[in-house]
Amino acid sequence: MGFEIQMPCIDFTKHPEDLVEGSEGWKNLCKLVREGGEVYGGFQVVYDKIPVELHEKMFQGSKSLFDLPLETKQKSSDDSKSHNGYAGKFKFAPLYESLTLPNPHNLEEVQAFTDTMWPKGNQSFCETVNNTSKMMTELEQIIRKMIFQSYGADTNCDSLVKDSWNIFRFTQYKAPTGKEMEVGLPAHVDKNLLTILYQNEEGLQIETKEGEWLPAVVKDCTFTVFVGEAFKTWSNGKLHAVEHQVMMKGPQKDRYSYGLFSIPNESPKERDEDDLPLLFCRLDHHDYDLFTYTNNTSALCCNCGKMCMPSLCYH
Ligand SMILES: O=C(O)CCC(=O)C(=O)O
Ligand SMILES: [Fe+2]
Repeated sequence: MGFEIQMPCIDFTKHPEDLVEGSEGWKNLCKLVREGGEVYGGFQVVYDKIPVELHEKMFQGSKSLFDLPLETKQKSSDDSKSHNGYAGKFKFAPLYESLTLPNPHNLEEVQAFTDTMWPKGNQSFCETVNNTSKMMTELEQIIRKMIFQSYGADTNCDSLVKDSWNIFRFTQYKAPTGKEMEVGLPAHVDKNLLTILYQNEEGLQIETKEGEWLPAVVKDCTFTVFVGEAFKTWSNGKLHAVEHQVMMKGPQKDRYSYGLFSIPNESPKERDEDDLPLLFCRLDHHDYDLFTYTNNTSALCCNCGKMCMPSLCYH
């Protein structure tokens, strides 16, 4: 892993056999991933199973998505479902807009989202998103498995991997017009298990435990991974839920990112064999919501004034 000036980066592509479960290479990666999760809570992974051309199509698709009229984008919000729809026009993040869809590996869900955005159809967008998210789900499951196994949780590993669902989020950050650095997305911690992001421009940073901000590099096949609060809870505080933010330098290109967020179906249970006292009470994941999962502005916390949940202030 490379440290200090940028986020740690773990290469999954050095030897193809490293991704064979149980191999020496796999065990070595398990250690690196666990260390990245415990020390930083955020790291990058080089993973080349998703072709660069597919990422290019995703960015083209993102651009045409955000170019749609605001009222069309707002149609993606469905009150009967959690974690979906349009978010943007926030006073505290004027450059930011996002669109979130649940269960992106499910073709019908992606088709419904696509049909709402493009009533005349956009089959290429629908297939591209569905395929990319399936492959990002595979990457998320590899990383999650590596962490579980590094804690010796092999036996219930499969059920832990299965006991979650995903959302997929497209985000656009408009380039600031002035030369000043501007906040794209204020510092926050994700609430879910793991976040896997891909981006076309720089700006994403994580905060180290020492309070230093480390940038994520933008490179082909390089994903950014964050540990969220649900995973920190599962690990009884061993994994670090990392604070991260997006800072936009102007005048530059608009920034696009897309990410897969895994969410536990139930409150994560700490490891049975762990004899440390529980540091966190069990969370009911459905009881709280991160601002980016919602399309309202109520996420400015009345306790700390920052972006977090008033009911679960973590600052
Ligand atoms: O756009 C990015 O790179 C970060 C997005 C993010 O942190 C989030 O949606 O929670
Ligand atoms: Fe985030």
